[in-house]
Amino acid sequence: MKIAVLPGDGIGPEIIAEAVKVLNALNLDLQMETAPVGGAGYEASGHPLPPATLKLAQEADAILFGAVGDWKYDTLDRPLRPEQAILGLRKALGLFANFRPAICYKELTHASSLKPELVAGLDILIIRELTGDIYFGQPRGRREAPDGHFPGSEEAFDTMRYSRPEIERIAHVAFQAAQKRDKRVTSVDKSNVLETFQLWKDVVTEVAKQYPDVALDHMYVDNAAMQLVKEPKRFDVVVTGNMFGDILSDEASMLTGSIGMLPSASLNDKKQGLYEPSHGSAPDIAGKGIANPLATILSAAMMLRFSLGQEAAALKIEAAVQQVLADGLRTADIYSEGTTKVSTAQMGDAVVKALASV
Ligand SMILES: NC(=O)C1=CN([C@@H]2O[C@H](COP(=O)(O)OP(=O)(O)OC[C@H]3O[C@@H](n4cnc5c(N)ncnc54)[C@H](O)[C@@H]3O)[C@@H](O)[C@H]2O)C=CC1
Ligand SMILES: CC(C)CC(=O)C(=O)O
Ligand SMILES: [Mg+2]
Repeated sequence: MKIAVLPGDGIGPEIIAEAVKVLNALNLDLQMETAPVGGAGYEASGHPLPPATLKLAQEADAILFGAVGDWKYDTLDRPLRPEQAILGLRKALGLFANFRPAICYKELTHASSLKPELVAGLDILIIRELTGDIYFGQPRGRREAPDGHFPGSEEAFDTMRYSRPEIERIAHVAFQAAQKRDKRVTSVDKSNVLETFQLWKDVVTEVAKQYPDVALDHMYVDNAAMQLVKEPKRFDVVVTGNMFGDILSDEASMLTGSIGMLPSASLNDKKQGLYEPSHGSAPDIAGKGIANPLATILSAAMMLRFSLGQEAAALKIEAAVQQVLADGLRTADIYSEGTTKVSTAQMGDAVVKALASV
């Protein structure tokens, strides 16, 4: 089993080191090879996604990814910015289905941004379409405005677009995931305003007919953002587009205690996957040894489950994470009075230790 390990920038190398530590402790036959990506790729070879890194990723069974980006690259032309590396990998590998489970561990109900009773037992699965929408739509650019409110002035534009097959395949992913859960899908759109999301709603409604055992409802994204903090347990599977899913999953992370708790899996139709925390490179805390590595460790568990056929090992990691939380260990982002504050590395060590007892 070959894993491409791409730590990236900011806290990326710190959290990946802990996930690798946990994977090594499982004594599986894992071949891990590390390569630079993002700002680190740019520094090493002048490009955020060096050809050798892309090749390694393409040839691997799975990719374990940290995070990319740093404010210092904001002045670079867009194709050279670190974030293009993760967008490029998603596109090149066809990783269209992004799973972001927002689970509130019972030990963290008091760390949540919401009242404990609103999040106790919370288990939402956000399924975000990952290779379409306004993040990838062409044309895009800057130009002298030909029309609009200020003709002749400089304007910038991006294109939101989805094709029927793109919506169909992510809808199937969502309905099939719901069949294994509470059999409810909420499709989040903005069909009252956007043509793109009118098509989205039409297609999801059509696909739903093939899944009569799953209940479908539709919700506008603005209402969904509100309902997530009002009554989050009303959701089971949420399926939505790339940009709405990006924003709603960051929001949902705070229901679980921290963005440092939200793992993700990005899959293509061959079950090859890229596994990364849902957060970014957190330059504000990089190098301080305080980042929460649990989202990355839980992403490694998802990798074992989805791409490497190692369900027992995945369950073991998840149980070990639960154990360290039950033992009261907390990184700064989830710390509360009466618990023990630990560093990034101490948290990784604790998960490794817990593996022996779960
Ligand atoms: N997949 C990726 O590689 C992503 C990259 N980015 C990039 O990351 C850089 C920073 O972006 P931000 O908007 O600040 O988002 P961010 O997710 O990196 O950080 C947002 C806030 O959450 C905190 N945070 C994030 N991860 C944490 C962890 N594991 N433990 C504790 N606290 C954590 C940060 O300290 C910060 O206060 C940018 O360059 C952005 O483009 C952003 C999102 C995803
Ligand atoms: C470069 C961004 C699109 C990454 C991001 O924010 C995400 O995938 O959550
Ligand atoms: Mg994001």
